[in-house]
Amino acid sequence: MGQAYSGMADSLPVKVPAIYSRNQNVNHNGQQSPIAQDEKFAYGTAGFRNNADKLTFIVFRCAYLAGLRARQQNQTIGLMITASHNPACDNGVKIVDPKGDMLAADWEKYATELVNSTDDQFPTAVRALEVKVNKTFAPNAKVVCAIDTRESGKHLMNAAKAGVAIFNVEFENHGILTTPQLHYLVKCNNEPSFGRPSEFGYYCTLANAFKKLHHLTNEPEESNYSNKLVLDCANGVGFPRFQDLLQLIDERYLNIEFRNENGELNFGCGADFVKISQVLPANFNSNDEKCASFDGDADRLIYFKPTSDNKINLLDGDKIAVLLATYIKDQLKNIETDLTFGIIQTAYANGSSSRYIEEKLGVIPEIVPTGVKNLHHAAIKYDIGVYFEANGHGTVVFSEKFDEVIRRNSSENLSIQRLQLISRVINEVVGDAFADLLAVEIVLRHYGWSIEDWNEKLYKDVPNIQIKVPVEDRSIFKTTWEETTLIEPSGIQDLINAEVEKYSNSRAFIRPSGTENIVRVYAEADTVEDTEKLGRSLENIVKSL
Ligand SMILES: CC(=O)N[C@H]1[C@@H](OP(=O)(O)O)O[C@H](CO)[C@@H](O)[C@@H]1O
Ligand SMILES: [Mg+2]
Repeated sequence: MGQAYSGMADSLPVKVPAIYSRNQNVNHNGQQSPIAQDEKFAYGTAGFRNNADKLTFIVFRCAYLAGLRARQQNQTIGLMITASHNPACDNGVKIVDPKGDMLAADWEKYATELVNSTDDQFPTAVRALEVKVNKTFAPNAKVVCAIDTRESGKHLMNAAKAGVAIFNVEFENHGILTTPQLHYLVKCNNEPSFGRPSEFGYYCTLANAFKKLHHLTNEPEESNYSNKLVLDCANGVGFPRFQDLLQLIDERYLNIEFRNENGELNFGCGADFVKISQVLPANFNSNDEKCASFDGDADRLIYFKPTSDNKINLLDGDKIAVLLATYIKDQLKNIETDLTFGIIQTAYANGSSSRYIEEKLGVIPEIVPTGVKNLHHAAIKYDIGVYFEANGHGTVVFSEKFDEVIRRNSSENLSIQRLQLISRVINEVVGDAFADLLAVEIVLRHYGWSIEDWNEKLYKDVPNIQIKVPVEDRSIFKTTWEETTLIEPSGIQDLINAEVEKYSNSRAFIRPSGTENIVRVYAEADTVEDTEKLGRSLENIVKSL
């Protein structure tokens, strides 16, 4: 039971320790890093992200809000301190809602308002929110918090603890975890039937389902599958925590060679680096066979096969989505059901993948705006909803009806049993690099595929490029809902269209990032040269502004 404060909220003064004020904002090195009272921050695609020096007061205020949310819901709320694939000097904070999903949109607004208030306004802003949403009796209110491996993490964990303490909501420090592990803990705390709410419970669920499904998988006689994998950990939390998981899955099942274990986080390595630069990460070479990368907080996974001269064949989130969807659809063929099946992508999905999904899998992919919450919300409309961002973040979600028809079915039918188990290997709460890796390995073994087979047998990516263009103010860029057309600054879209028309089978768009102070350029065309030219011409359009 939590010890949530249960009296009238406004009977307590809102006390902010000076080190957590904008005025002082003491950083992890014990130095003051004052924030101008009028400097603005926004709750972006994945919460607040910035240089770690700026985050102390933000985490404190966000943690207070997480406590309030916990009280309003009378449930456990999560607070994850990470800046994922961003540089080691950055950090970030996001709030996780009771089902383990992203914070509700109206609360994102509260978060932005609270963080943007001045030191003088903060106590009043807190009061106003309290009056609006506080529940006076919330015995189950709790905030669970975790950090990634960044140097600033421990200090920010202390700021979080202090923020949650404003109204004495119960606080649990879970130390260094991956982002998906924290999401999973939140869900299990609120729905104990879903799983044990502990780090060990998470490992057991994944490992047990993986091993059982391994036994129910018949590797074809002429198999090219190998259980050897070279794993780029981005020098992040993926290394220690995946090792913990592998304590329960021995080398007969998976033979992992770890690379990039303890160096500078995300520097020249990691899923984001490999996806965007499309070259080998640090410490890999062309003799390596099947390779994969996690990002800094291990919620993204991509695979790659070194070719020559530092280059790679990339198997990104789209390839993972199609692989998992193919497996699930093949199992469904052996069962009579009317379960609905959907695949969700964003504008960054490779055009070939969307065509393949439509033509070969017979599913029209749904395209939604960037950001996991958009994909997740679209996916839960289906009984089986596969969603992946091209960058390797994604999962599969399953409905109540799936529970009824598949999970609670005691049939001996092998396909039903496989679906039961794959749905447990996959972390349906949120995209999870560990769970996705286990699922991919099971499916590759099922089809007897090497990484080359996987790359060649489904579809071939059209050449594509992503360019990050630093800008002073990304808020001047406004797009349509599906993000492929620029509405502002006016006139720019016409310039983009004129460039796209110069190349055959091309597609390109410009969109402001929600996590970095950059504008992203994306381009596809028939050849690598044309793709590069098209991408650079859009980059120049942005630079000329
Ligand atoms: C093109 C791209 O990869 N964008 C990423 C990136 O968002 P941006 O808003 O594009 O910066 O970070 C998000 C959070 O990790 C992730 O959900 C998203 O897919
Ligand atoms: Mg991440």
